[in-house]
Amino acid sequence: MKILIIGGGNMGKTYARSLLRAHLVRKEDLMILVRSPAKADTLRTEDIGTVHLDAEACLAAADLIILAVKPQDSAKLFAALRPFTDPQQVYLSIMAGVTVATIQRGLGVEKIIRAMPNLPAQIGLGMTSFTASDAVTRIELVLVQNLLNTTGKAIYVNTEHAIDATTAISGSGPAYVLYFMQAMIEAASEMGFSPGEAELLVAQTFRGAVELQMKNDLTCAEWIKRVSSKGGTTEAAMAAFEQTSVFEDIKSGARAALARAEELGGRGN
Ligand SMILES: NC(=O)C1=CN([C@@H]2O[C@H](COP(=O)(O)OP(=O)(O)OC[C@H]3O[C@@H](n4cnc5c(N)ncnc54)[C@H](O)[C@@H]3O)[C@@H](O)[C@H]2O)C=CC1
Ligand SMILES: O=C(O)[C@@H]1CCC=N1
Repeated sequence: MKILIIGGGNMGKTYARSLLRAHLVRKEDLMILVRSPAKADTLRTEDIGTVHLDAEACLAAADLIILAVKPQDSAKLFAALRPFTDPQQVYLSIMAGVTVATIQRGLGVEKIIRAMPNLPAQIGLGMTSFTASDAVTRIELVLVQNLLNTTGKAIYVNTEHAIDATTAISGSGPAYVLYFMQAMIEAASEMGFSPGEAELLVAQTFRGAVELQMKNDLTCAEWIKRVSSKGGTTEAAMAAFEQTSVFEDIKSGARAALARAEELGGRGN
């Protein structure tokens, strides 16, 4: 099977590396289509497949095409690809917001899988949701699921709303977590730790809390109770959080991301 990745940015490169690492594709069967000659030169030095600058030279040879450009670049990309598409090809889009119907219309093909991964895919700890158009066969779906699994965990969802919601939770989510970490690192620095110490304290705390939560059945609220001694420091911190709207604010940030995903797909107000 020949795979073409379109877009050699963060996510395009992540997929190229993951697929090669997992031996799901041979280097000679992996192509990357990029826009700028400078990017093509850099990618060639990375040796992660054949690099192309022209759709005509590579699209027809591909069985599976991964669309990894920004949503804002999709319309132009569809127009450039459309003359060379083939209805037998499967297209896997990771573009935020852009719907299956829009991709079908833009490319004139029916077999579309829409997925929403996240950046930890780079280190095999990604979270992806995916859904597919009716034209995608079971075998094709399993094949793509295997491919997504090389980047972490993947779940099939039934609706495109779930893909947009995934974008708002796990797609953009790493940024929310890092924002929280940034605030704690700043607090640690203000309390006298060196930047390196502050980062270690905070990163190891996040890792420990996440591992605890994932390896046990307790809810977040139950774990918070276990950290909180009666009349102690955690209670003081939690009481201070409760005086603010930080909990609701995090939820409203996620809702803003969902609204933006819908807007990018042309469904916003
Ligand atoms: N960065 C993230 O954490 C995540 C991104 N995504 C989605 O993945 C997609 C790509 O995101 P990133 O890799 O972060 O963006 P990026 O900006 O790093 O990479 C996109 C690349 O596509 C190239 N490009 C644009 N038009 C092109 C064309 N016509 N032909 C070939 N190349 C073209 C750009 O030059 C750029 O190098 C976006 O649609 C985004 O919504 C999804 C989940 C997570
Ligand atoms: O910010 C974005 O639009 C993309 C989608 C999810 C993460 N990055």
